[in-house]
Order: sequence, then C-alpha cells, then structure tokens
Amino acid sequence: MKILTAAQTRQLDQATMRAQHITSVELMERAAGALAEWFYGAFPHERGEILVLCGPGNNGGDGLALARLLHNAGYAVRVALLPTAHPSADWQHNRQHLPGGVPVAELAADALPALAPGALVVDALFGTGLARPLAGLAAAVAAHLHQARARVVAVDLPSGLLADGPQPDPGAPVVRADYTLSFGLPKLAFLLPQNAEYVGEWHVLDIGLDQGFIDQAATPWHFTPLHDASVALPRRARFGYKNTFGHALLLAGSRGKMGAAVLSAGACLRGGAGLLTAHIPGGGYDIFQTTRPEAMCLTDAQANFISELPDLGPYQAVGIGPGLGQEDATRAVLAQLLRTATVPLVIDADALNLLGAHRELLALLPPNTVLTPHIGEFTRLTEKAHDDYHRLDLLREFAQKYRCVVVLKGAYTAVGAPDGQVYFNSTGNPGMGTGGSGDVLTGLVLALRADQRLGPLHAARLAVLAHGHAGDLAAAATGEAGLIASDLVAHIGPALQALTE
Ligand SMILES: NC(=O)C1=CN([C@@H]2O[C@H](COP(=O)(O)OP(=O)(O)OC[C@H]3O[C@@H](n4cnc5c(N)ncnc54)[C@H](O)[C@@H]3O)[C@@H](O)[C@H]2O)[C@@H](O)CC1
Ligand SMILES: [K+]
Repeated sequence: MKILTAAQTRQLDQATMRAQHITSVELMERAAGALAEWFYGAFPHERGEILVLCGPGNNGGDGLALARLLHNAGYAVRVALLPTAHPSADWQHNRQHLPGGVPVAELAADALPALAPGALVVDALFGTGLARPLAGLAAAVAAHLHQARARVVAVDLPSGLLADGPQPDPGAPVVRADYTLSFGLPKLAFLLPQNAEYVGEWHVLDIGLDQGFIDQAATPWHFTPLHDASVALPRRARFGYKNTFGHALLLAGSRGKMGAAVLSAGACLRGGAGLLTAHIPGGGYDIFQTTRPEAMCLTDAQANFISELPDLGPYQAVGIGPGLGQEDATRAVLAQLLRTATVPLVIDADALNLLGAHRELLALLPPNTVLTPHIGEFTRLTEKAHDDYHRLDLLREFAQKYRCVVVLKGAYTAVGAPDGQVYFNSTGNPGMGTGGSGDVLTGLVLALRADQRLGPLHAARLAVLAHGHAGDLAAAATGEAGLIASDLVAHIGPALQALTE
C-alpha cells in the first residue's frame, strides 16, 4: 500500500473526480459518509453533544457535511466555525445544506466553546491543505481542546500536523487527537514516534479513490498490511525434504547470553529452515543442546565467546549477532565472515555494534545482506538523527550505499531496500518490547534467507510481518505485559501459516 504526500493526495482527489465523473462536492459527500459510518460504529450510544470544529477549506467542508449526517442520524451536534472571508466552494455548499436544527457559532479567542471533560469534538480545522503552523485563534483552540481533555476525532489529519514532513516550527501547537481518520491511504506522519501524541489511534477510510493514479504515483514510502500478496510465503513443495528448505548457520551467544542463541535458533526452526546448525561458545553446549534438540551444534574453542569461523560450505545462509558480545576475537570472526561469505548474511545485535565501532568493516558488507538494527544500533552505524524524518533519510541512504536491506526495528518497523524504497510494517504490539524479541526476529529472517525461493527484501518484509503477527497472536493469549520472547517463537508457526500463499 503506497503512502503519498499531501501534494500527491490533492492530485489523487482530482484524478478520482476525472476518472469517475464526479464533482468535488460528491467526493466530499463520500468522505463525510465514510466518517459518519465510522462514528456510528465507534460511538453508537453517544448522548452528549458533539462539537464539530470547521476550518475554512475542504477539511472544514468535510466537517460541515459530517455534522449534517450525524444530526440526521439523531446525534446532538453543534458546529463552531473558524472565521474566514474566503471559505472554499465545497465548504459553502455544505454550509448552505447544514440543517437549521444544528446550532452554529463562530469561534472567538475570548469565548472558546465550553467543554465538559470527555466531550466529543471533531477536529475539521485543517487537513492536507495546512500551509503554515497554527497561530492565533487556531492555536488557542488546539490548546483549549487539550486543557479541556476533550475526546478528539481528527478528520484526515490532526490540525497543525503536516502529512509528510517535519513541522517547520516544532514549538507550534498541534491538535492532540484520540482518533485520526484518513481518507484512502495512511500518511507518513502516522508512522513516526514523534507524532504519536497527536495522531492517536488512526484508521484509513475507503472512499473509492482512483487506483490507477495510486498505481502510477512515485513514492519511496509503502505500508505493508497483514495480508499483502507481494510478501506471502510460497507453499512448501509436496516432494520437498529437509535439504530443499535450506540449511542455516547461526553464530550466536556468549556467557550470560546463551538465551539469545536459544531463542534465535528456535525462531529459525519455527521459521521453516530445513536444517539449522548453531556455532556457539564451548561453555554453552549443554544449554543449547538441551533446549534446542532439533538444531545441530558446533562448539567454539573458547568457552565464553566466539573466536572461530566454521567452514561455511554446507550452508545456504548465515546469521550472526544475537547475544554475541564484542570481544576482539569475535570481531575478527565477523570480519572474516564478511570477507569470505558467498551466501546471504543476516547481521544483528552485537555484530551491528561491532560494525558501528569499527566502521571500516562496513565496506566489506556483501550486497543483499539483511541488517536488523534497533534505533540505538542504527545510530551507531550512521549518526544521531535530529528527528524521525531525518532518520528515514539516513535509512534510505545507508541501504542504497551498501546495497543492503536494513530492518529498522520499532513500532511500524521500517524496512529499507537497496533501491531506496521503505516498507513500514503493520503488525505487532508494545508487548514485543521485551528481551529476546529481536533475537527471535533474527532467527526468522535467517530461516527465510536460507529459503532460496525468496529474495532479501521479500524475506525481510515477510519475517517482520510474521514476527509482528506472532506477537499479536501471542498477546491475545498472554496480554501485552505478560508476553515474553519464547511466546513469539511459539506463535511463529501459526503466523507464517496465516501468511502462506
Ligand atoms: N479535494 C477533495 O475532493 C477532497 C478533500 N477532502 C478534504 O479536503 C482537505 C484538504 O482541503 P483543502 O485543500 O481545502 O485544505 P484544508 O482544508 O486543509 O486547509 C486549507 C485552508 O486553510 C487555510 N490555511 C492553511 N493553513 C492555515 C493555518 N495554519 N492557519 C490558518 N489558515 C490556514 C488555507 O489558506 C485554506 O483556506 C483534506 O484534508 C480532506 O479533509 C476530502 O473531502 C476528500 C475529498
Ligand atoms: K483536521
């Protein structure tokens, strides 16, 4: 699913009207109808008065049309208008068609509407047409809503927030919505942590926008919903056997962190690898063989960390990093792996930290390597981003420069591809912020990299999607707080099953 800029969204509206031979008023009516349907579902028994705040443009027009539909459906509705000398044409149309029974007032700085705590307010002040930061009356209204602790439903975007880029004035007020209802497609702003306090829970409402325009629109940003045919797992061949499903090698673990190796290995096995060999510190042998009898095990001469690179001949993919530690000898193993590997690599955790601390090693990264940093690890590989948008620029630059796939982990994990495209993930929950969660992802990526039917981007996106879905399935059983990484491993099977072609 593509994510478009505000400018592209305007072109999309125009293209929709042309392709479907409808007027902008008719498109606005569709938008208002979709908003009203959402309201009927979300607030079926709302008894209090709903205050609809309308700006001067088509976002305000949506608000006026919604006020009419809610009133006609039996809700108590009141409208407050931002004073304007030049309302949009569709605004004027919907103002004229507002039923006489709906009270209308103009907003004024010295008489902001009284709001009981929890009052339901629709923010239809500004949407994709926002041209400058909120100031004056609009800024006062945004602050007033926050102080009054109103429940705010934003139409298209919380007013004051840009759809597709950082705020020019980070200090300017933005409406803090509890819900944001976007038309047709998600917006880039929704996916970044710095905007979470404004966007709240967001939903995309289908208003039948022109798919032809969307298909040809150029954008680096994409959103991967749970069921996306382009990242499905191909079925296993009826006559396949363990060697056809790939033999993975995992280098992981150090004293005190053998659990990372165990979790990662479990995820690799549950991820469908035909065979898994783990190379671990000698002292971890009993732990590993006891907890992962399905895996084979090579032990390092060192008891507490990894100092040797095994012969890579038998393997279709190699993963390195979980629980690895950062010994000099381990760094030498990583360097040797980068120099000699001819099969796909997956690099995580301390292997990334070693790369960050010895950046000369980055030049050795084989193309199509999958790296799975969280924000801290990514910062060590690149630089400190001044905001979340800048970090996305750094992600694209890094993936393009090293021709790698970079999985930047977090809510809406962003997968950066070597061609500069970025794919945001839709699955997962805050319960997955728990030790070992990343080790599980590494094992899963490794399994899918050993599957020779999948390219690096497909494997990474599918692993991220399945990992998040496993988290959602697990949280349904344990709750978010109770979720631990072993639960993720246990749910990888059903998650992948749900994502199979
Ligand atoms: N074009 C269409 O057919 C559709 C548009 N839709 C709605 O239309 C919205 C976009 O409408 P517009 O392009 O009219 O833009 P907006 O309604 O977002 O805002 C534009 C108006 O606000 C003024 N303005 C911008 N920033 C301001 C600020 N900081 N302080 C004070 N005034 C400011 C502009 O001068 C202009 O009058 C979307 O967000 C969506 O809600 C939907 O109805 C779907 C269909
Ligand atoms: K809005």
